[in-house]
Amino acid sequence: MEVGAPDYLAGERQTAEFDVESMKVTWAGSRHALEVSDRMARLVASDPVFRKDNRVMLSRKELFKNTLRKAAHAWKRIVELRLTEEEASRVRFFVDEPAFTDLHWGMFVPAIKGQGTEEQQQKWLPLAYKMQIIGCYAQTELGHGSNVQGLETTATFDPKTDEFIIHSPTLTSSKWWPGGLGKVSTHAVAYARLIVDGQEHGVHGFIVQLRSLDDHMPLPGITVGDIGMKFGSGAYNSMDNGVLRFDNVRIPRDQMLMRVLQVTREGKVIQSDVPRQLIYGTMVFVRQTIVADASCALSRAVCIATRYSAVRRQFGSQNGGPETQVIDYKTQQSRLFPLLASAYAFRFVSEWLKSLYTDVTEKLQRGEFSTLPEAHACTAGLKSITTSATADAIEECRKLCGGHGYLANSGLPELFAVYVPACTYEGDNTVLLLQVARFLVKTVSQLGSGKVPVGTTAYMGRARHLIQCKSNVQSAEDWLNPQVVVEAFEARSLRMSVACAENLAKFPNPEEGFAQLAADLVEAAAAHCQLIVVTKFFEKLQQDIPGKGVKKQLQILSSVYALYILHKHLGDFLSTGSITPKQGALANDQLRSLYSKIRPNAVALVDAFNYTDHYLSSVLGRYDGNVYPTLYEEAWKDPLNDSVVPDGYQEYIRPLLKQQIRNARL
Ligand SMILES: CCCCCCCCCC/C=C\CCC/C=C/C(=O)SCCNC(=O)CCNC(=O)[C@H](O)C(C)(C)COP(=O)(O)OP(=O)(O)OC[C@H]1O[C@@H](n2cnc3c(N)ncnc32)[C@H](O)[C@@H]1OP(=O)(O)O
Ligand SMILES: Cc1cc2nc3c(=O)[nH]c(=O)nc-3n(C[C@H](O)[C@H](O)[C@H](O)COP(=O)(O)OP(=O)(O)OC[C@H]3O[C@@H](n4cnc5c(N)ncnc54)[C@H](O)[C@@H]3O)c2cc1C
Repeated sequence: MEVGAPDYLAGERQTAEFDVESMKVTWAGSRHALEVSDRMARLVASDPVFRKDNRVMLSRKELFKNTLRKAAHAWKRIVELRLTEEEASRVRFFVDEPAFTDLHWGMFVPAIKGQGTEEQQQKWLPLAYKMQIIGCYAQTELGHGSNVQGLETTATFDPKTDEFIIHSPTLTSSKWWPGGLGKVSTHAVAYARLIVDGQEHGVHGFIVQLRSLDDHMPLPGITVGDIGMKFGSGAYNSMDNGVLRFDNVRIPRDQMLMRVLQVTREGKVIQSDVPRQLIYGTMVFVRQTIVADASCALSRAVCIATRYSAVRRQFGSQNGGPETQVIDYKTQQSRLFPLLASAYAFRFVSEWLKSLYTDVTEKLQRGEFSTLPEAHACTAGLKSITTSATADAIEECRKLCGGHGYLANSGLPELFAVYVPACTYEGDNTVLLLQVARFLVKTVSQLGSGKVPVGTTAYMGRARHLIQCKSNVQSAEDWLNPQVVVEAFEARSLRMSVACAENLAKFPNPEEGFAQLAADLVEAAAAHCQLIVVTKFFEKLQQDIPGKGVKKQLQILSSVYALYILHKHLGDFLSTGSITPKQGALANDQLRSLYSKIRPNAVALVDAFNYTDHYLSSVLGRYDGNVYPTLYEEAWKDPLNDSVVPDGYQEYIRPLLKQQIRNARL
């Protein structure tokens, strides 16, 4: 905020019962992370090249060129200022524009790191790190995305020349969707069916050069372009999602990523001791980062809706006094505060997921693979439930802002358009929950075998208790006890998984049973993932959390998150007998009283996200709350207002009006 500028939300900030600066540290993860983030946010906000308030007005070509300009400028600043990897990634975050660089750093580099041999990493990574080559992740095809085993692109080994021939045999085998592919990438990690000596060996990744490093023209045998405009204006259209066809393109044998499976000069296929599923490892990595992205997108929408709800007044004036702030309506609170609590919940579960991922990666380096299935289930499941909830929440925040939420300059329409594909990319959310369900059913089926479930399924080891326990909640206060809440969530989740397993057992063919029961399985998987989020929030509170009143606020938010989920899925809790209707009603009573506790802290709780006005890019979410004059000024900047009488008046409006006058005279 400018020095000396009026703060229309100052009164809201004064009622906060906790130290906002300390909460900023907790949200950022550490004082160091906050400092870096704050510095990079200001660096980006103060640089005119990174202006983004005009994005939705630009044509696709202008938008794309501007994105290239921003990406090049960001890279120049990163090099000039010798920014660390952490600082550079914060710069990209605050530039806040989907670009080919997301896929280069987020998928191409991790694919080589995760699936390449040491030698391959040494050859390719230095080039990628210096951006002397730019890469994308080309897996999905026109005909297949979810079903990776169904991909049709082939990579046939030619022992005569020691090369692979990469080929697109059908229209549906055209690569379709990869970000950065359409217009920018010089290279791709392309996924194709490996064929050696007429035998198929599954889908593997191959580094393929697509464009000349001299003039950017496609290499012989490569057909490549952009797939066209996507949902919304601005939004994801800054990304060149692409189409790619290979016509018998030859690449050297050593460009197959060979950590999982090697093809020798003689055409011998050697499976290493690394599990085949590591070929999917890049997706596991990105799914984990997408959970953190969910907390960012959600907190951004909630920040806008909360500040605006405190500024906006409707009805309720008494004796000529001010009208009621809409944030004081209980309905507004019951729609908004659970989303605020969800933003914090997703933040902490993403912190935990990152540590799980790091731990599993270290184990994989040591040749320990036992935790891989759990890492896959957690990343897939949490990616699914957090992105679905966030997409819904952004739209809810738009509605919470009434009519003004529908204006582009509220920031919410573009945020929704840019965010909503997260429910599809990196795995369709339903398909991913089915993966979690497989994992849960397998865990349940092994319960009798003496195999003790560990990690996030450890609670299933107490199946005997959880299958018949009764919640002893007797008052609304009892719902503030994390143990009580967790037990209700565990009972619900276990009972749903067990019911699925029992129903599955009735089918002679398990795959047929799985297909028939898919809708129930998805619900059981979501229940398990919600339990993880609730548990990790409570576990966060076991840590030392410094700062006056910070822990207290987080306790309130954790209860709000848990009881909101319970209220929303009350049917599950009741039908599984995990709680009684009376206990469900008490949970709702508690929720109401928690909303009242959040109310005086709401604006401070969103200030703790530490977002600059540049990052938020929302008139409604301005830090100073100076909404109306800004809305008014912004309206006049619209190109339609460049002239008082619009283009087209002479051709289309005037003849109409004249026509009416003639008719009236007749
Ligand atoms: C430093 C700067 C950083 C900047 C950071 C910026 C980051 C920004 C990132 C960018 C963000 C957004 C951009 C979006 C880009 C989007 C990219 C994409 O969308 S890429 C394409 C993604 N595609 C998918 O996700 C496809 C989904 N489908 C699948 O994952 C699979 O096909 C699947 C799992 C659905 C089925 O596979 P398959 O049929 O082969 O397997 P089975 O079902 O038979 O299972 C076999 C067995 O394997 C287990 N399994 C499956 N997947 C995995 C895995 N990933 N890991 C481990 N194990 C796995 C499965 O559970 C089975 O186990 P079993 O014990 O046999 O039951
Ligand atoms: C913005 C964006 C960026 C992308 N970037 C990339 C990229 O960089 N690289 C890349 O390789 N790909 C990329 N993709 C592709 C993306 O990964 C796929 O679109 C995604 O994995 C979903 O696959 P699909 O399109 O085949 O959906 P489908 O599988 O065809 O899904 C269609 C419907 O069928 C349902 N369905 C499918 N299978 C099942 C099942 N077994 N059981 C029940 N229901 C099922 C789904 O739930 C969905 O409702 C991107 C996609 C988008 C939208």
